[in-house]
Amino acid sequence: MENLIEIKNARHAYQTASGPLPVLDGLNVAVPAGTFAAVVGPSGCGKSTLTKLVAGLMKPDEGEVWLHGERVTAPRKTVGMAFQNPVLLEWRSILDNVILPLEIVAPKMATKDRIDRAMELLEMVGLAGFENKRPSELSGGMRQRASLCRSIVHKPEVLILDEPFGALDAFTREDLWQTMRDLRAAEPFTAVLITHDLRESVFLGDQVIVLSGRPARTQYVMDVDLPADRTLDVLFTPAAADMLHILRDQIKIAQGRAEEGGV
Ligand SMILES: Nc1ncnc2c1ncn2[C@@H]1O[C@H](COP(=O)(O)OP(=O)(O)OP(=O)(O)O)[C@@H](O)[C@H]1O
Repeated sequence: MENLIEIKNARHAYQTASGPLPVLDGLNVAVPAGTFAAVVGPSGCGKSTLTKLVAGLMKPDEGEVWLHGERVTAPRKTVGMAFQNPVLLEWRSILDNVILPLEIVAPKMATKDRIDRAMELLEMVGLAGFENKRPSELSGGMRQRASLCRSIVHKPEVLILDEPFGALDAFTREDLWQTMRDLRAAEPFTAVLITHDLRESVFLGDQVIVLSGRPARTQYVMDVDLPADRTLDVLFTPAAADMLHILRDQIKIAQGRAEEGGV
C-alpha cells in the first residue's frame, strides 16, 4: 500500500531565548493511504511538532516530509484538523461552523451542496436537529462531534487529530471513539491521532507509534491487528490486553522508567 504520509529521519530544534531546544531527533513515520496512525509518547516529547510537520506549518532542520508523493514545503490547504478545544465560532451556527472549510477550499461550491454535505455529516454523528444552535448551546461531546464534522467536511487528504477527546469524560470519550470508527467506515481517510490514552490508540489505530522522550525519535511501532469494525468489547480481549501491556512498557522506556517494577 502506498504511504500517504512519510516522515524520514526528521530532526529539529526550536530556537529559544535560552538556546536551541532539540525536539525531534530521528523521527520516522509511514502512514499508508486510508489508515489511521495513533501517536503516543511522554508529555512534551514533540507529538504536536510532528503534526505541524505533516500540515506543512513548519519545516524540520533535517529530514524530509512527504504527502501523497510530494515533498511538503509549505502549509497544505487539504489537511483537516481537530484539537482538544473544538474552537467553534460562537457567532456562527453549528451548520455554518461545519461549512467553514468549504468556504475556503471550495469557494465556488453551490450553497445548497455545502449545506447538503455538512448535514450529511451532522446526521452521521447524531447532530441532526442541532444545526441551527450556537456552539455554547451544545455539550462538550456534541461540540467535539461538530468539530470532527468540520475537520472532514472538505474531504481532506490527511486528518490530524491532536488529542480531540482528551478533555471529555470517559463515557463521552468512548462514544466519540465509536463515532470516529463509523465516520471512517462511511468515508475512509488517512489520519494521525495524537493521544495520551493507550486504549484509544488501540481502539482507533491501525498502527501505534511510540515516541521517545524529548528529543523524540520513533521508538516503537505496533501494528494493531484487530478487525476494522471493532467494538469496545475488543479492548477486553487477551489480544488487546497484550498490546496495551507492550505499549505501557514502551511508554515507561520512553519516560526513562523502564527499570521500575510494576506498572
Ligand atoms: N514554537 C516553539 N518554540 C519553542 N519551543 C517550543 C515551540 N513549540 C513547542 N515547543 C517546545 O517543544 C517541546 C515539544 O512540544 P510539543 O508541543 O511538540 O510536545 P507534545 O508532545 O505535543 O506535548 P504534550 O504531550 O504536552 O501535548 C515542548 O517542550 C515545548 O515547550
